[in-house]
Amino acid sequence: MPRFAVIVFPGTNCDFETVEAIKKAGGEVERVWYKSSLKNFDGVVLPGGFSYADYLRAGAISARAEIMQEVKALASEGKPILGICNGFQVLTESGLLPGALRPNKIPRFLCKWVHLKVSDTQTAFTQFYEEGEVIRMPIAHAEGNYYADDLSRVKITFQYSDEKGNIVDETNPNGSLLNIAGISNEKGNVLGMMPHPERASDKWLGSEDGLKVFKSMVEYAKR
Ligand SMILES: NC(=O)CC[C@H](N)C(=O)O
Repeated sequence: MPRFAVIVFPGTNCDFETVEAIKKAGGEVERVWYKSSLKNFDGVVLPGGFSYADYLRAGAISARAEIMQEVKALASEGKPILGICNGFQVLTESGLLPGALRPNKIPRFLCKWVHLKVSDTQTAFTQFYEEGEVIRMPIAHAEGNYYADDLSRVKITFQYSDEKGNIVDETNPNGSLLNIAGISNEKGNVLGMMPHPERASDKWLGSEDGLKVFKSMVEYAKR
C-alpha cells in the first residue's frame, strides 16, 4: 500500500482532515513535522492552513524550509506531490509550480462552495474523473488569485465554473487567470489547487467529489 507524508508547518490546520481523506482513499499516511525528513514515502501532500501566519506572502516562508529540498527530489523522481490551498501557495513559492497566488481580487478571506470543471484528467490526481466533469468543493482563502506570465509548461487541471461547466467571469471567485483553480506540471505528478478536496471527501461534509483526487493519487503511487 503506498505511503504518504502530510507535511505540517507551524500554522498548518488542514492536516488531520487530509490524513482522513487519504486513509479513506486506501493510502497509508503519516503527519510529518517540517523539521523531520521524508524517508520511504511514495508521495507528499502539503495541506492547507496559515503556515507562518501568511507572513510576507502566504507560503513564502514554508517554501524555504529544508524539507522542501526533499520534496523537490521526490517530485523529480516522479512521485505524486499535491499542494492544497496553502500547500499550493508553497508549491508556487518554492518554484515547483510556476506563477503566483496573489491576494483575491476583492481583498478579503473567501469561504464558500464552488463548482469546478475538471479540465485535464491526465494527471496523478485526476485520472478517476471524466474530462469536463463538474464537481463541488469549498474554497477558503485570501490569496488565491492565480497568475502566470507563461502557461506553456502548465496543465490547467481545475477551473471555477458554473454547475454546467461554463467558465465565465461570474463564476470566478478571486480574479484568477482563466478561472484557474488548480494546475499541474507537464508530467502531471505535481499539482496545486486552491479548493479543498479533503473537505469534500465524505457525504456528510456536503460532497464526496474531492475523494477522487486522493483515490487517483493512491492508484498512481502504486505504479
Ligand atoms: N485554507 C487555506 O489553506 C488558506 C490559505 C492561505 N492562508 C490564504 O488565506 O490564502
